[in-house]
Amino acid sequence: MTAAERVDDQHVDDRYLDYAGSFNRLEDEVCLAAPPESAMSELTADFSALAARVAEHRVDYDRRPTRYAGMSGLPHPILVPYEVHEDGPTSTSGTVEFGLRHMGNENVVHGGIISMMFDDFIGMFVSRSLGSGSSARTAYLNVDYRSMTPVGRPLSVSAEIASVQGRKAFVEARICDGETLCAEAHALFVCPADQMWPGVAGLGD
Ligand SMILES: CCCCCCCC(=O)SCCNC(=O)CCNC(=O)[C@H](O)C(C)(C)COP(=O)(O)OP(=O)(O)OC[C@H]1O[C@@H](n2cnc3c(N)ncnc32)[C@H](O)[C@@H]1OP(=O)(O)O
Repeated sequence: MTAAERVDDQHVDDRYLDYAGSFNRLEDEVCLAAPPESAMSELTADFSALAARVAEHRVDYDRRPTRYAGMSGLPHPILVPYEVHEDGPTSTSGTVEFGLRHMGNENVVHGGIISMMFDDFIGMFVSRSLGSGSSARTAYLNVDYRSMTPVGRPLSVSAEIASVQGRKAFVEARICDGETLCAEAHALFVCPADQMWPGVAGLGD
């Protein structure tokens, strides 16, 4: 399923995806460039002017496309885009491609970005699976970095709910480059007390 096919609300359309994607390209280039002093002054002025132009279009929380893009794994100024290929009540899998803006060391992904990707990917999966809307909250997220995670090529990402105990969902997830395990996560997501989730048959208590 392409990114455009995943767009199912009025806030995010193909033009928005082009807009966010072109901003991602700018972020990539800023991370790679070392402009000389003269160009830097000019670019700083251009960036300031651009920020002011975008600021003219500020809207309330519920009308911000970033909110809906972030909840769908679509291009977003900060979050890492991903695609879900298989999605069930207890497990999910898909692909993720980290960009140049996500680099820590040369050509490998910054560890904090990997944690952020897991948090977003698992959080949205738990919310879909357990029916708590977008209210599942990360209580803890433990990440083990097993091998360097490359930027610029599709990697597989998957997660499964290991168990559900009342408001608590224990989840395991991993990112792999082919057969190589790059990172794995063990997480606890908690549903707020006033929003009990229905639970998943066979996993809940
Ligand atoms: C745009 C896409 C978004 C995608 C979603 C991404 C998800 C996120 O990033 S959410 C933001 C990051 N997380 C947060 O800000 C959460 C902040 N913390 C909180 O809100 C609360 O501490 C919260 C909700 C986790 C738990 O609070 P509360 O509802 O009062 O529950 P509380 O009674 O303390 O604990 C409930 C159970 O969880 C357990 N628990 C809570 N926190 C932890 C923890 N860190 N470690 C282990 N167990 C824990 C408790 O021991 C308790 O267990 P039991 O029921 O067996 O006694």
